[in-house]
Amino acid sequence: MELMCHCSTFLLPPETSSSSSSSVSLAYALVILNQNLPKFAPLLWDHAHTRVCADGGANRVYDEMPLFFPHQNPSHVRTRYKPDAIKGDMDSIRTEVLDFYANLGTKIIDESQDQDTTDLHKCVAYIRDLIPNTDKSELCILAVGALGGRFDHEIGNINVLCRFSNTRIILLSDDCLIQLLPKNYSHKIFIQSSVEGPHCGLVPIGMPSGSSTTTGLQWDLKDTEMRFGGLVSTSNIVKGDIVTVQSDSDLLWTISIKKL
Ligand SMILES: Nc1ncnc2c1ncn2[C@@H]1O[C@H](COP(=O)(O)OP(=O)(O)OP(=O)(O)O)[C@@H](O)[C@H]1O
Ligand SMILES: Cc1ncc(C[n+]2csc(CCO)c2C)c(N)n1
Repeated sequence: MELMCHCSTFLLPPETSSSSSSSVSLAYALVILNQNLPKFAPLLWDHAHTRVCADGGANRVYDEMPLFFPHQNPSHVRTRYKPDAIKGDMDSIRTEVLDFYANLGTKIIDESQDQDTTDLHKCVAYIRDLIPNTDKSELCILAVGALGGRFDHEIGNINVLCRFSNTRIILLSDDCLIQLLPKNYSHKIFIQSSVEGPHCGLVPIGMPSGSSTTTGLQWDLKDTEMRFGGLVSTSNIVKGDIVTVQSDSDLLWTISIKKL
């Protein structure tokens, strides 16, 4: 079975992330959703080659990026942190924000006619279409502001992981991250213990999983069945630098992010 490696080096400063022990080399794209920016937003911005705001996410970049740099002129900060694109149904972005970024050359994509997919879905589809097919396996989309808010939005965001299960997407808040571990791969997760862990979880999504096996956790699964209404692995603990996971179903992997 093919191996898929994972490593949260995007949470490390650029100089340390490139010398990480894992051999995962990915091209990051950042999606900013409409919630408070996490404290590591400027760091993720620097790691990413493409930055897209989902509708009201643009208000957050406009209002909150200058707060990370209190000694700098807010309009200089806003010019430096210019999104490549703003996409969504445009019912949350303020006109002054839209005009500001449109004048700087940000691409504005109004899809107000589509009321059946979320703004995150629209942004993921946009980013996937930018990348040539040959490079799609190296793409990793980081979505900030995805968790810890309205439960319908959180579930909608998790549903995007399932709808684009062959794309690496990581949902982030200040407190944790969530990603999908697709079946048909064996997964090797390199834990960045300076910034993440030890609390973690593995949860089947959409259907029961007949058999999951892990190493590196306090409560390892050994050919274990998981289902909602039965056993799911929450409040688990990472024990070492590497966690391995193999399952006959897609699983959600979540790990806490440390408060520095
Ligand atoms: N409270 C929240 N919790 C989690 N994700 C959120 C939250 N608010 C917004 N998002 C994410 O940010 C995206 C853009 O947010 P925005 O408020 O512009 O969406 P919206 O479509 O106007 O939402 P709605 O009309 O349902 O309030 C959403 O599609 C969602 O993915
Ligand atoms: C069955 C069903 N439930 C809810 C919505 C509403 N909805 C889902 S995504 C979206 C866009 C949000 O920016 C909206 C309004 C729908 N269309 N179909």
